[in-house]
Amino acid sequence: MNTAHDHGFTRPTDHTHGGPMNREAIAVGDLDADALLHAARAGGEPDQGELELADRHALRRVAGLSTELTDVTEVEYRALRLERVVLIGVWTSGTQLDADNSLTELKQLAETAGALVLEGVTQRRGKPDPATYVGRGKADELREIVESTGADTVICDGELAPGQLRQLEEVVKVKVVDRTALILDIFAQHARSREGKAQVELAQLTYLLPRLRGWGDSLSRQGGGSGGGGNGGVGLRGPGETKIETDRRRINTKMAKLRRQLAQMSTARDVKRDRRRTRQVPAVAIAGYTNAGKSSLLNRLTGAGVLVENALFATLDPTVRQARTPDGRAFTLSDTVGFVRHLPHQLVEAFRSTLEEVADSDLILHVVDASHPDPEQQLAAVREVFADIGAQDVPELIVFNKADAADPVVLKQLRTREPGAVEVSARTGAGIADLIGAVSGALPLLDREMRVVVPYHRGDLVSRVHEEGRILGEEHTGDGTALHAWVPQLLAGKLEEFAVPAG
Ligand SMILES: Nc1nc2c(ncn2[C@@H]2O[C@H](COP(=O)(O)OP(=O)(O)OP(=O)(O)O)[C@@H](O)[C@H]2O)c(=O)[nH]1
Ligand SMILES: [Mg+2]
Repeated sequence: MNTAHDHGFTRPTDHTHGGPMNREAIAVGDLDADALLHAARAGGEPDQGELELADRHALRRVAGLSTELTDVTEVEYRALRLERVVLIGVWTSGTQLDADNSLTELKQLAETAGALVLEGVTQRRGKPDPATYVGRGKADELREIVESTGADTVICDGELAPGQLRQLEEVVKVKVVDRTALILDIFAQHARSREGKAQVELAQLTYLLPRLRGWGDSLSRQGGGSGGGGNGGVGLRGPGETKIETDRRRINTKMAKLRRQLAQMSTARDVKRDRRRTRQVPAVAIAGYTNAGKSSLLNRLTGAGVLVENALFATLDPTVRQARTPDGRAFTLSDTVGFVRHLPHQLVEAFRSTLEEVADSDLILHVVDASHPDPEQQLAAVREVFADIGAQDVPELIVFNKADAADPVVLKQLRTREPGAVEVSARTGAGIADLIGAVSGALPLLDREMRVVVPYHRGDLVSRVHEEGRILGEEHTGDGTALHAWVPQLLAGKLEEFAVPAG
């Protein structure tokens, strides 16, 4: 059944230490109440979430469904925190190093979800086994590893068919989850805003729907993970089909409701975005692979106290900050959810409206972690998502971050490959001045220099000049407020009638 391609397990080094304890957590900036409120307001959503790190780790996902159904989702999506896991990857193409990198990323994902990684193994095969993902013989070996390490969960590095999950569970006798479920779990733990939570829940239900099974024929159904046996039988089969049908109907109803809610929320956001549009303040989106340093960069550029964490998907809710070029032109800078290789399509769908903000921006700062073992693969994975969300035509400025930690040889290769890129370190501040220069150069020149005398009864216009423009001179005269300023085009139109000649 599994002969030619089974070359045995390899055990990459560096998958066994670490765990929930060693994650680095720093919230940059002032953490006083004012700052929190400010952050919440400027972010546009009533979420103070980005800064509430301790709170986040204490959170437990609430499925928010009816009592009966809560059971189903709770079992399927029980938070992986504090679970003891063994990782398994099937390596079908590429080099051993690629396979190891992939498993290292799976380890980071597992740790971000709160699991303790006990062991990581890969198997080389032409393709995953249709029944048990790894070959049957290897599945038996995997059970031995599970037993000897005392693991209660196996995480597979891919998206498995519902049947594969079940059959592998039957062999290894503990709960088996795949990479997609793991990523969904992290998103569920990290989502804070109402919209973020609804998006994640929709993605989870989409994932869950084809995986509903009757009670009793699988270990994961029994809420255990450590239990044995589980081969069904009359007394153990539980409510069976009827229950599944009811669950399925409820899930569909719940999904329809979530879609309606999300549609309403995205309309509200479009309105906000339109307002920004009509003000003609260019929008710059910071995007890139998860953990590349996007939030660090936003903090470095604007002093925003956004949560920075050495964990994957620290940021889920977009944060928008006002910023100015050195010559005073206003623009918005937004931080958003990070991408990952094979981002589950359920998530891309659910987060589409959030991701479309990236597609809708005037400039993308594509942040790449230059100290990562394989920055080029990250770059390619992110561009794939750009194409998926219709952002491929937005001007892109590549930012190689973590230059302080990167290998100079790798940096040199990257420089050759992406000649227009800027190298920075959000940590040390190196290269930030160059980056600011590059951003100003790439931003559309929308502002106009104006001299006006605004009558005193049009204080509203004066405030707008203060808010949206850059004042070069201001004086109170007999006829009104004399202003010399750079202002966005739209406001310039409104000021036209009060224009006065220079001098
Ligand atoms: N050495 C070094 N580390 C950095 C630099 N910038 C960020 N980091 C670290 O990289 C980790 C991730 O930083 P974040 O800013 O949270 O990354 P992110 O891209 O916002 O990540 P997500 O929101 O999780 O997608 C943190 O541990 C940072 O301290 C840098 O220039 N040099
Ligand atoms: Mg972030």
